[in-house]
Amino acid sequence: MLIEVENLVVGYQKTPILPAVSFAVEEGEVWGIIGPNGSGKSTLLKTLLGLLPPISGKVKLNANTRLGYVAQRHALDPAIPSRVVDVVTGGVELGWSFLNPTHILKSRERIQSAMVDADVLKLKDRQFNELSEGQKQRVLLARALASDPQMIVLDEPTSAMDQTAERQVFELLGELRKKRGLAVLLVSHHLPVLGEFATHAIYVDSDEQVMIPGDIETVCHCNECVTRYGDALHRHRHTEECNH
Ligand SMILES: Nc1ncnc2c1ncn2[C@@H]1O[C@H](COP(=O)(O)OP(=O)(O)OP(=O)(O)O)[C@@H](O)[C@H]1O
Repeated sequence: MLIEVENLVVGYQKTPILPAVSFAVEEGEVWGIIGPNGSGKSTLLKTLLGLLPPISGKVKLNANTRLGYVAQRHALDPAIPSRVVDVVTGGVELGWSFLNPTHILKSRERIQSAMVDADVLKLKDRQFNELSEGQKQRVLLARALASDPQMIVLDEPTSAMDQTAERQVFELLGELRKKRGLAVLLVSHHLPVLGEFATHAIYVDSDEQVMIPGDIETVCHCNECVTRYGDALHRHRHTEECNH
């Protein structure tokens, strides 16, 4: 178990916005948080990451769990010109820790392997702000991978992307899951693609006051989700089958 959530209630200034939720994320699982705009997806994510205090309940992290976080892209100040390599390393000059050469070597190896795995090595000297949305997302993924996490948390990684770029991001996450045994937790608005790649989901809707966690089939077929999105998962799978 990487993260265990027990009767967690999220909200602001002591006021809950959603009912309590309990779930646990295991190694190699892909969890999608889905729901309408303003329903509480980012609030749940921030609470899981410890950026917001829970109103009540618990978020238990395994003591050895290393988390990587990819914030929404607009969280990066576009006015700051940065090379890709500086975004990945956080602009940290590795030379400062010259007293510990093993540490430098390991950091360099980790950064190199993160850039290879996220397929951004060839972009390393480009300006971050000049990249496409898909390329930017891969760079931010490399930055999160540089800390060698067991679980990666992404807030709307595919917003502002067309369907092809979105699919590529999900495929890359799928490869990382296989190669690194990485667990993934992400916010997404696109149920069909999520349904194809995720193993689990949490349906969040503050208007209806529901928070439904479970395996992807169960969540996508719950009444609340079908009422909101229709049977998008089933329709998508049917189309895929017809195309093959
Ligand atoms: N700092 C804050 N203080 C008080 N309320 C907030 C704060 N941030 C967000 N909210 C409110 O909490 C609710 C959930 O917002 P949240 O950003 O979690 O939704 P979301 O599902 O991530 O939305 P979107 O899909 O549009 O990104 C909204 O009603 C929002 O106005």
